Amino acid sequence: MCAQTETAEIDSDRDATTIRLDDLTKRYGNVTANDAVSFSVDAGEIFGYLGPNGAGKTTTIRLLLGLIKPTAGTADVLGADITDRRALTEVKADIGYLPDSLGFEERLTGQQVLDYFARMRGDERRAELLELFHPPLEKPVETYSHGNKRMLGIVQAFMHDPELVILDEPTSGLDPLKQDRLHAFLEDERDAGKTIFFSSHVLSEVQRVCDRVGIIRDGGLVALEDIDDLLERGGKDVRVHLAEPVDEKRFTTPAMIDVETVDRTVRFTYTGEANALLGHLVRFDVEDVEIADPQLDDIFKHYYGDSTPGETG
Ligand SMILES: Nc1ncnc2c1ncn2[C@@H]1O[C@H](COP(=O)(O)OP(=O)(O)OP(=O)(O)O)[C@@H](O)[C@H]1O
Repeated sequence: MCAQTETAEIDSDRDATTIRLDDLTKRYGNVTANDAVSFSVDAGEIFGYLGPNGAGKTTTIRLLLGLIKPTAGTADVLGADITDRRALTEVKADIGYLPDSLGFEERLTGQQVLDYFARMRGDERRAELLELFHPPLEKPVETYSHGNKRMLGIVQAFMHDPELVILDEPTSGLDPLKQDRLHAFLEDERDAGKTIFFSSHVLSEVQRVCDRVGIIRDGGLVALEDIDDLLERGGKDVRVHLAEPVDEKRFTTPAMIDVETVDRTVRFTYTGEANALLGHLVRFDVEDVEIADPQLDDIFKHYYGDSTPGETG
């Protein structure tokens, strides 16, 4: 390979990576909120950062924005080292941020809050965003519902048309219709080339909108995968309805996990070959079989054990 091609490849790799974390670590006393976390987020993807309460998601986000300092490790965002204040300030015009709690001066009206951010960074997309997410602009923010605060925050995060948007639990407090609207909007932004990093403890939304997912637990990254691979590796969700009750031990093979039997129905996650499953089932008096893609919730159980999201931490 000639030197020129090599340089071009390095440049395109740099362009393709919007966020890169390298052993990023943050300790608070004896709590390790982020423990040597490493991954990268590519330009033009929706990256889901998934984990239960207290897992360390907000800590990572605050580190990436330079709001807190790492104890060890490094990261860069849009090419700026997060510990280089000047470099980070330069790229901030290209970053939108929805914090977990908004920190707006609550006596100001929504309009005044947006005017404040507009003076700092611009607001060329304000009108378009207000058509989609309409917080009550004339009222003081202190009178807003949680959902309306979220809507105002979303308008604020996107209105200067940034290249990268970092959203901390953006759908918390939004009703299902508004969640759907946000998800559709995020997909449109991604299709227009924007990079979206969002944290969530809601598996179904990550499954629905993300291209890749990083799963964090107790400060450590436990999985980093394409959503499709994660679903594939999670096996198939199978329900077998039998003519007669069956001895679960006789029915179960090593490729079946999380087996549950209720009356004449056996439900399990199947991780083996389809032919082997069909060969096995013909030995039983089967009335019906349902085979579906697994829900991320089920896959999540494999990473988190028995605790469901929100119960750990
Ligand atoms: N300023 C702080 N001082 C001490 N401990 C902190 C501080 N901030 C976070 N922690 C601890 O670090 C760990 C990770 O917290 P973090 O807020 O990053 O988790 P999270 O995944 O964002 O949780 P949630 O979904 O509840 O917002 C928790 O144990 C938390 O108590």
